[in-house]
Amino acid sequence: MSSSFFDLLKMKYSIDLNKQQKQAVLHKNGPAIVLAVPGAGKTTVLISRTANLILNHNINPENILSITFSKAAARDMKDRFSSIFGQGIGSKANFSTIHSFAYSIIRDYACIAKKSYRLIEGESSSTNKTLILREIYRTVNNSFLNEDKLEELLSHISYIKNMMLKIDDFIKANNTSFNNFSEIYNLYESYKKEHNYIDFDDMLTLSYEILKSNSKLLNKYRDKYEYVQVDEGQDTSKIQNEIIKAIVSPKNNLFIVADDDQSIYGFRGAVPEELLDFKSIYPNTKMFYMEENYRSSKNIVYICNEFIKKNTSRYIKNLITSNSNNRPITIVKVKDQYQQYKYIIENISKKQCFYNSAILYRNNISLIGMVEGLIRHNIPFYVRDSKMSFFNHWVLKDIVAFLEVALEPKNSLAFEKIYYKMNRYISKDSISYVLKANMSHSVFDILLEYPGFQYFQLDRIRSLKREFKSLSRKNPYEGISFIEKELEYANYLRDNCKSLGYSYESIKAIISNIKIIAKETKTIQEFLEKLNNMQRAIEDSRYNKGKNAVYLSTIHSAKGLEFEEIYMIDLVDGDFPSQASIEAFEEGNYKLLEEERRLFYVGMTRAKTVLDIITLSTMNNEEVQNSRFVKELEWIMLSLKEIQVKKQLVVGNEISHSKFGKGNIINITNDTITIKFHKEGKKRLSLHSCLEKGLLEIV
Ligand SMILES: Nc1ncnc2c1ncn2[C@@H]1O[C@H](COP(=O)(O)OP(=O)(O)OP(=O)(O)O)[C@@H](O)[C@H]1O
Repeated sequence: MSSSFFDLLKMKYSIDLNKQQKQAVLHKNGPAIVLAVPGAGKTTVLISRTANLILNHNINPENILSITFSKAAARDMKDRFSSIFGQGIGSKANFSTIHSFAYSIIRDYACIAKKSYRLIEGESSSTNKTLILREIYRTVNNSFLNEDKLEELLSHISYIKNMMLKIDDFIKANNTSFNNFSEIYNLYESYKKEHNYIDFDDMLTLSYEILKSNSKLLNKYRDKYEYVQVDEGQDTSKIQNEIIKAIVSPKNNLFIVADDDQSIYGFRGAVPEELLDFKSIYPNTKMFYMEENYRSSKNIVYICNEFIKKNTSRYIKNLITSNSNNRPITIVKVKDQYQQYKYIIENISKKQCFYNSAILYRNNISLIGMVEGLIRHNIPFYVRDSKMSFFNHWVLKDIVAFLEVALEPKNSLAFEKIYYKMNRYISKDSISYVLKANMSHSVFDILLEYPGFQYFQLDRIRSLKREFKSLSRKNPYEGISFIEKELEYANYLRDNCKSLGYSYESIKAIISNIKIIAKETKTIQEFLEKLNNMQRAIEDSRYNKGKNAVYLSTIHSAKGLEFEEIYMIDLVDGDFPSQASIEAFEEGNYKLLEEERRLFYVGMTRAKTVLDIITLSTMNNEEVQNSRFVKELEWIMLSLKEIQVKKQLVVGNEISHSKFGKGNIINITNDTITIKFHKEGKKRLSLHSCLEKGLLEIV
């Protein structure tokens, strides 16, 4: 029976499942976990097992629930399933995200309990989550909630809900610098409760509460979903695991496919530790391993495997492949971002098929400079997360305000944004005086009339006036450097970033990208127009989805995807791995750094044949360190080379050294090679250092 099933799969799918995949596909009852490496065909196995249950065990497709990580993955899986097994069965099979499954529980309950809940996610609604949070933040903190802080607030709330924490426990365990976080959190929770509002996180907590308190409903779901499958099991959160546990009990027909090495959502409450603990949660679990990678070339697979092995908290797996060697991973070391973009653009523009290439980065800010280059070279691109907070970032707004004052010194509103950010001791009272004045003169002339200033302060204002005059004559790029240094904005940023909740590295990256946009512009006006055009181009890139366009994405959002060529950019220590993970590691907590490594690994394993790892030595003209992960890769690659070269070294054979000329090998140990050179005589050399510097050549 099973062999004809696999023949059918082979015929329809054109994929011949391997032995490990077949074993997993044939699993029927009880808990099972499939631990797989990247590119091992997890999705393929999940779809095939669904078919096996339906076709060979007569399970009604409606009784199988497959939980995917994203809506796109659910759609993709349903499409793939329908294309093989037909629309009939396909339309009945349930592929759903955990959120939409949870929402169906809430809707069922609401109907029974005659309650109504309103979802407050999405920008279209007049009452949406962000508006409510902004209002609460304004009331509590008496200030405006900027985009970055909003992200942080959302992430904290989501983490608490996903980890099933009490607010006090969260505060104790996480040293958050967010102003009055618990007050904001409590107000948000009670506001929602009062109005029967729910957000995405509440879908999970509320559906879990419903299942716990309503046994009739719980049994209905248990009976309905006889078989539950979970894709990307490494990124399910605590609350999600609890919902799944409740539904599958007592039969525990739960089939999870996962790669703990690809768990990258710890900050949102993903708990890969539960995967490691799966057997104690579900006794009699059957374990399946899928270690063959079908995606990447041998060179990439070997290095990725060595790289991820450094993590301590993981299931030990061995990444192997039958794919052949291709171009080795290339580590590209360039001076700055300009050279980085030049390198990528030169490589990409040689090709006709842009859709085969993806540019991946740790932080969204990295796409700004890259997009600037792609636009200038008319290379079509698609940006995965086109909603960019960069264009509303306060640092950009500050820079624009400086330039606006230079352009029009009567612009008191722009001056109000920056007067205290340049270390000129201008008091709040004097600014109130300016704002009340009739703006027929420049802000500086009005300040010079302010009665509260002493002689030396007036002198400072006069020199500030001259400085802004000088700024107005500079091109935007030089102007921004002038703002940073002469107007001391960089000092303000350095001194205040921590208290504002930012790392200096992240601020440096923002300034650096603003300067990249400014670089090719001649006037302030042109710079401001370019900013608008770029914002529009990034938003409009959504129309290039699925077309012949280069794919730009954060690594988080590239999970599950594959491309012929991958360029990983901005690989600088402090950015990737993040500064927070490095600091935690130095204090003895390695968890964050291990997650950063997994993220790096996810990025690398998206590549089929070309993987270029690009690192910089300066950013915004300041020296930066290559990412420690890049250094490790170099080390791994060197060791690999050493192994390969050692295999070719034979005592007695001739060898050539770039400094000492030719000679014969007389001895080889683990780390040294002794050569009798024809001219220089006998020398004992470090094999490692010779290979690192590329000094030896086998004749
Ligand atoms: N038995 C097989 N023979 C040939 N190709 C296969 C086989 N199984 C899977 N593949 C191919 O390997 C590639 C990776 O498969 P898939 O995307 O399902 O892997 P994955 O395990 O979900 O990867 P990741 O976790 O890295 O996203 C796909 O192009 C798929 O078609």
